[in-house]
Amino acid sequence: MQAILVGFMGSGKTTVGQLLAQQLNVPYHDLDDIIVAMAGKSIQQIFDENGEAAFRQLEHIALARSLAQEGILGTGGGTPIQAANFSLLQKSNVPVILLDVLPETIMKRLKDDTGRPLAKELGLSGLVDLKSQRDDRYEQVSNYRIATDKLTPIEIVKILKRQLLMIQ
Ligand SMILES: Nc1ncnc2c1ncn2[C@@H]1O[C@H](COP(=O)(O)OP(=O)(O)O)[C@@H](O)[C@H]1O
Ligand SMILES: O=C(O)C1=C[C@@H](OP(=O)(O)O)[C@@H](O)[C@H](O)C1
Ligand SMILES: [Mg+2]
Repeated sequence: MQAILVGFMGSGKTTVGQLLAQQLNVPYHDLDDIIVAMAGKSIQQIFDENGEAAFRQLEHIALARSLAQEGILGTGGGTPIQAANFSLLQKSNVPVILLDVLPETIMKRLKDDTGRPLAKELGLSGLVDLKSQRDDRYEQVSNYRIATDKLTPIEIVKILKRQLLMIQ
C-alpha cells in the first residue's frame, strides 16, 4: 500500500481514497467492499444476520490480506479500534492518514445514509459519544491528520498528495 486512510464514518475515507488512487493511477481498495465480497451480503445484512462481532472478524481478515496489496486502502471507521488491527496498521510501514471530521459535519454528510448500521442504531448523540471514544486511537495510529470539514474531496487529495511526497 502507498497510503491507508482512517477516520470516523462520514470523514470521507471512501470518497477521498478513490479520488486519490485515481489521481496517482494506483488501485483503490475499500475494506467494506472487500468484506461485502467475502460475505456475499451487505454490511447491514452482516450486522443483522451475524452480528457486529462476525463483521469485526471479517474486517480483520480483510485488513490483513489488503496490506500486501499495491495502492490506497480506505478502512472502515471501526477498523483501527480493534487492538489486532491497530497493531497491523502500526507495523505496516505505510503512511496512515487520519481524515478528521466534526460531529455536525458527520450528521450533514450521513443524514440520508442507510448503509451504516451503527449510525442507524446510535443516532446523533450516540455517534458523537462513539467518536469521542475512538478519537485517541485514530490520533495514535496515524502519521498525519487532516480536518476535512471545510474542504472538498479535491482539495483534500491535493493536500494529501503533497503530504505523501514529503513522508515517502
Ligand atoms: N470533503 C467532503 N465534503 C463534502 N462531502 C463529503 C466530503 N467527503 C465525503 N463527503 C460525502 O460524505 C458522505 C460519506 O463519505 P464516505 O466517503 O462514504 O465516508 P467514509 O468512507 O469515511 O464513511 C458521502 O456522501 C460523500 O459524498
Ligand atoms: O465505524 C464503524 O464501526 C463502521 C464504519 C463503516 O465504514 P465507513 O467508516 O466507511 O462508514 C463500516 O465499516 C461499518 O458500518 C462499521
Ligand atoms: Mg467508507
